[in-house]
Amino acid sequence: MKQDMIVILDLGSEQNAQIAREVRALGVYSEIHPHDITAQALSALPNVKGIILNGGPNRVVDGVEIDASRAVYDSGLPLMAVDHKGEPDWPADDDARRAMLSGFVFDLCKAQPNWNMENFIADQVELIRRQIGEKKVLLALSGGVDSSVVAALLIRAVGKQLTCVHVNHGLLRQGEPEQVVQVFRHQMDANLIYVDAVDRFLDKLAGVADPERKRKIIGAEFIRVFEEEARKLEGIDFLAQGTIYPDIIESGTKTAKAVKAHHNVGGLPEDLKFELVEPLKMLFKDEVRACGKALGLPDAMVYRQPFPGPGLGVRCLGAITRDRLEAVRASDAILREEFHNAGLEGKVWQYFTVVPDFKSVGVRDNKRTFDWPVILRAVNTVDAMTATVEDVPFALLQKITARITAEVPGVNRVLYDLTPKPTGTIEWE
Ligand SMILES: Nc1ncnc2c1ncn2[C@@H]1O[C@H](COP(=O)(O)OP(=O)(O)OP(=O)(O)O)[C@@H](O)[C@H]1O
Repeated sequence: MKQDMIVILDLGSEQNAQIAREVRALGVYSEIHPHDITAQALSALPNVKGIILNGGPNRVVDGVEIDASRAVYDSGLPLMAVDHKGEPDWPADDDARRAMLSGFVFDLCKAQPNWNMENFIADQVELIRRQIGEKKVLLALSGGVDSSVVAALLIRAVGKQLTCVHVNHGLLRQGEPEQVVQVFRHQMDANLIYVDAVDRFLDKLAGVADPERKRKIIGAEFIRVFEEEARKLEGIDFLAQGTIYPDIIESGTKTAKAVKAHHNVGGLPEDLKFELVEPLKMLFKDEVRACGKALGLPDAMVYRQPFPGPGLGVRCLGAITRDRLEAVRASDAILREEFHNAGLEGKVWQYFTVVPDFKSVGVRDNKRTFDWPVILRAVNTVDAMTATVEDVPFALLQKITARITAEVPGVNRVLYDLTPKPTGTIEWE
């Protein structure tokens, strides 16, 4: 790593990630480390130019106020401490914060603003080549942002030493499996194994109505399919994963409250343990997207809206049937197309359709129908903890309704979910 770095020490603040992002926004790389970092760990970090002691409400642990280790004060590096009696001492105003950070980072620490995607990619390519050498690496490629960007980075670094496995479990959105094949096999010339596991997943899920059981079955079956593919391959030493910085921050530093185990391909059996390659583990989501764009991935992949791990399976409510699953997929495609045409893509955080497992009476061509409703959902959120409902123009809702009832077989009604979170969650299952 050639870039200068500012270290943020977590002294119980809830704003570590935000400060790290704000420093990076100034063009200077930053990392968050625990408050009791050792002299050895600190000196192992490359090009550290200064340290921010970021205190906050969690600074008192078991009745004792925590402090940075001696090593930090002895390091001789410029320090900035930002809390006062356990209260964070940051200016609330964005410009004032930026001015304060910029004064510290540039005037005091003399850091160079050389954090950018070109340098990041060049560094990672070098590190990946050093780690992998002539050996082989495997990646489960969902087509989602994180694993796609990892794939693109590894293709740049080690080309055909990478094998990607894409599992089509039948729960992906319209066009997604095709896009994975098109982009990675045809455009990027990658080794891609495409596994058609649609029947396998849907057979396993038949008759299962409980959402938790559905999720478990999908997760377990995914591990099984991936494991089978991995066993067919010879001489693989490494497994690449799309771990990103929030996964690591959320799994907890010493004072962080929230602990969320990230759920990448961790469930593989003991004899299939690989050494991990995680080139994005220091990037925030927007940086992952910028990296993907710089590596030439299409916008549709890089700016894709969040999608649940179990895919459309949790939007086909209750026990999944193939025809109702197709109704979810087709209506979702129409909703996305109409939001795109209306310029709402990228403006609304997440939008999708849900098909419940009940029917209602309707009428079509003077005949009685008994068909499913489609529920539309469009929400905005900053942190996914709370969400508000998008104020979609009524004319657009009418247009989407007309298209779905005309084009999607088995559907005779369209509803718009007006519920914010709380009380509704973003997804229905
Ligand atoms: N259908 C699939 N085919 C291959 N790999 C998959 C598939 N679904 C999930 N994975 C693997 O499991 C990881 C975690 O999946 P999850 O659905 O939780 O997405 P994520 O953490 O948002 O990552 P991504 O953005 O890559 O989808 C993915 O990064 C990918 O490596």
